[in-house]
Amino acid sequence: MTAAILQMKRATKLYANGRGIRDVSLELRAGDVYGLLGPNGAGKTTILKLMTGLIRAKTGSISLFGYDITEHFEKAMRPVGCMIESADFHDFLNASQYLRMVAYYYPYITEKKIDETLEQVGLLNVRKDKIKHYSTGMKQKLALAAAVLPDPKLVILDEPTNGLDIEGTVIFRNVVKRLAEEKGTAFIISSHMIHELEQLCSRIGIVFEGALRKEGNVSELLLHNQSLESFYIDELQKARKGNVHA
Ligand SMILES: Nc1ncnc2c1ncn2[C@@H]1O[C@H](COP(=O)(O)OP(=O)(O)OP(=O)(O)O)[C@@H](O)[C@H]1O
Repeated sequence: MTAAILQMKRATKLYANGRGIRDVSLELRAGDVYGLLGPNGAGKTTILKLMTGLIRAKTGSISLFGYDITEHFEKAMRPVGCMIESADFHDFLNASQYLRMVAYYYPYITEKKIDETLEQVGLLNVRKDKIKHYSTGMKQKLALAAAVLPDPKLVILDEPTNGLDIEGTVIFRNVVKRLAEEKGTAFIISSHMIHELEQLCSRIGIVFEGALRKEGNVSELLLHNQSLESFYIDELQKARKGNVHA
C-alpha cells in the first residue's frame, strides 16, 4: 500500500461559538479522489481550511507529504494546489496575466503550459479579457486552472462546481479525472453535487455536526445501494436518529 500523502489525526477546531469540528481523522493516498459530503454547516470547509493551514487545529495533527503543517508549512504545502471559498482575483488582470503571476513562484511553468491549462478549463478564447468582466463560473474555472497549473500532487477544492454551467461541470470532471488517472494526483473535493461526486470520486466521507461519521469506497457503496444519494440520505437519517436518542 502506498504511503499516505495527507494525514489528519484527531483534529479538533472549535470556533468561539462552539461550532467547528471534533476529532476528525482522515487519510489520502496518491490517486485518491475523495468527496466530502455533508449538510450546510457540518464542518467541510473547516476540515479543508485546516488541511491548507488557513486555520489551526486546537488539538490533533495534520501532515502533508510527511511534513507537519504547523512546523513545516512551506514544505508541506509546496506540492498542493487549492481553491477554498471564492477566489479573490486581481480584477485589473486578464486570465493569462493572473496565471503568469501564479507561475512566478514555479520557474518550471512555461507560457505553453499556461495556454494548455487555460484551454483545458475552457478559457483560452477569453484569456485576454479582464477578470472583472468574468462571470462567477468563469472565475471558478480560472481558480481551478490556478490550482492545477503547477502540477500539484494534491488538490484541495471547496465547492468547485458552484456557478459552473453544464459544459463547465463536464470540463471540471475531465480535468480531475485526467490528472488523477494519468498523474496520480490526489483530490479532496467538498461539494453538494452528489451526482457529480458519484461519477468522480473513488472514496467519500460524510461529515455531520462536526464529525466524520462515515467513509466508504464509492464502487463498493454502489454495489449495495441504489445510488450515492440514497446511501447519503440513509446515513443522515441514522445520524439524526442517533443524536435524538443520545
Ligand atoms: N469563522 C467562524 N466563526 C464562527 N463559526 C464559524 C466560522 N466558520 C464556520 N463556523 C461555523 O462552523 C460550522 C462549520 O462550518 P463550515 O463552514 O465548516 O461548514 P460546511 O460544511 O462547509 O458548510 P456549507 O456546506 O454550508 O458550506 C458552522 O456551524 C459554521 O457556522
